[in-house]
This record gives sequence, C-alpha cells and structure tokens, in this order.
Amino acid sequence: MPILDVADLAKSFVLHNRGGVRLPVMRGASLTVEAGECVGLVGASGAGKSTLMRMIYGNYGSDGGRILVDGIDVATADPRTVLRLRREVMGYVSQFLRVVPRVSAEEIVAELAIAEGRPAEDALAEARALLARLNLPERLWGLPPATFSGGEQQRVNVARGFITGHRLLLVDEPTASLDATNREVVMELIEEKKRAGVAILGIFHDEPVRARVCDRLVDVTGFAPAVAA
Ligand SMILES: Nc1ncnc2c1ncn2[C@@H]1O[C@H](COP(=O)(O)OP(=O)(O)OP(=O)(O)O)[C@@H](O)[C@H]1O
Repeated sequence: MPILDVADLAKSFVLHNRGGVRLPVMRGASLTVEAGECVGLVGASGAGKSTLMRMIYGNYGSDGGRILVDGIDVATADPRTVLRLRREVMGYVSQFLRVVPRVSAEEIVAELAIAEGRPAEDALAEARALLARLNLPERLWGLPPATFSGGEQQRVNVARGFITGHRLLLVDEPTASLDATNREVVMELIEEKKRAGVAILGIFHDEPVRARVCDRLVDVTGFAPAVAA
C-alpha cells in the first residue's frame, strides 16, 4: 500500500470578496507515493503544486476525491485525526520558517522530535548535529532565528522538518535560497530519508536537484479543470 494515495481530487476556491465566485483550480488529481520514493510535482507557475500539497497536509479542504495518508482519508478526516497524522505520519517542510519569539534555533529544530516522544537531550543533540551539517554557525544555535538571514532560517526549517521519524514528507522548495554547499547537504538528507523508507512528495524548481532526488515527476498541469473537461 502506498503511504500517500491521492485519487480524483477536485478543488475550487470561493472568492468571498468577489461575491462568492467559484474558481476551479483542480480536477481529477491522482498520484501515489511509495515508501522510499521521491515524487516531484512539476507544472507552470500557478498550475496548483502548492495547493495540492496544502490539501494533502489538511490545510485546504477539497471538493471531491480522496487523500489517503497511511490509509486514512485526510479529505474527510476530522481535525483531531489530521493533527494525529501530522504528529505521527506526515511532515511538511515549507520554504519559510514560522518564527516563534524567544525560542532558540536548536529548540525549534528539536521540538517535533520531542513531540514524537524522544528524550529532550537526545533531540537537542540531534538538532545540533543537523544544524552543524547544514553549516549553521554554532554561535546562532542558541538564538531565536527572527534576525537570521533567509538562507539561515531556511536551514533551521529544513533541520526541523528532517529530524522527525515521519514516514511521509511534503517538501516545498527546500533548497530555494541555499548556496551550492548547503543544497548538496539537503539533497543528501533527502537521499538518506529515501534509504530509510520515507516517502517524499516535493516541489523543486531547481532542475539539477529534481533530476538527482526525484524517482518520478507528476505534472499537475494535467489536473487543470480545462484539460480534464
Ligand atoms: N487561497 C487562494 N484563494 C484563491 N485562489 C488561490 C488561492 N491559493 C491559490 N490560488 C490560485 O490557485 C492556483 C494555483 O496556485 P498554486 O500556488 O497552487 O500554484 P503553484 O503551481 O504552486 O505555483 P508557483 O509555482 O508559482 O508556486 C493559482 O491560480 C492561484 O491564483
């Protein structure tokens, strides 16, 4: 059974500030991701890549179809079940870090591992190891990331997303503002996850990154309502 199994998913946005106009953005979206596999979402800007990821993570509702994560349908699950899936099964690594005031970089990274039940000292040790691998200067580990550069914040976010034992990772542009050295580290982290049997669905604008880490590509342009009609 694939860890992620999306079938016949439909989505339209209702524009409340435009008198409730419905804007269909997706129809018949279907894809699967197996353990140990990385699938890349491609398609022109505005084709719906991020929207599809947000529906899978349960941030956006859908108008029809199913999103099975570890056999449970996110499209119809109650919020409590979605929260459990996020804690136990699926992680989301966005491009941007949500900065929490006064919480240090290493604590932000360790947080999800602690939530999974890992002892705090172990989680902090692994957080530091990941930050070191991602070349974040040690003097920054104990500071809140609010004043960090874009690339430094992104590396904290990648460490936070990759520390978990999640079996499904949704990654949205994890290398967007990184230099070549750190891009290489992120690609290695993805390859390690795949070897550990983690299923990954990603958006990678960087073609060489995509070519190296993705086993398959899914073009979301094929899910546009006009094409499917
Ligand atoms: N909250 C929203 N309300 C209304 N329309 C939206 C909303 N979010 C996205 N859209 C529309 O849905 C379509 C798909 O957007 P989405 O961000 O998923 O595209 P994308 O493929 O990820 O693009 P990019 O590569 O530029 O990030 C676009 O036409 C966008 O304008």
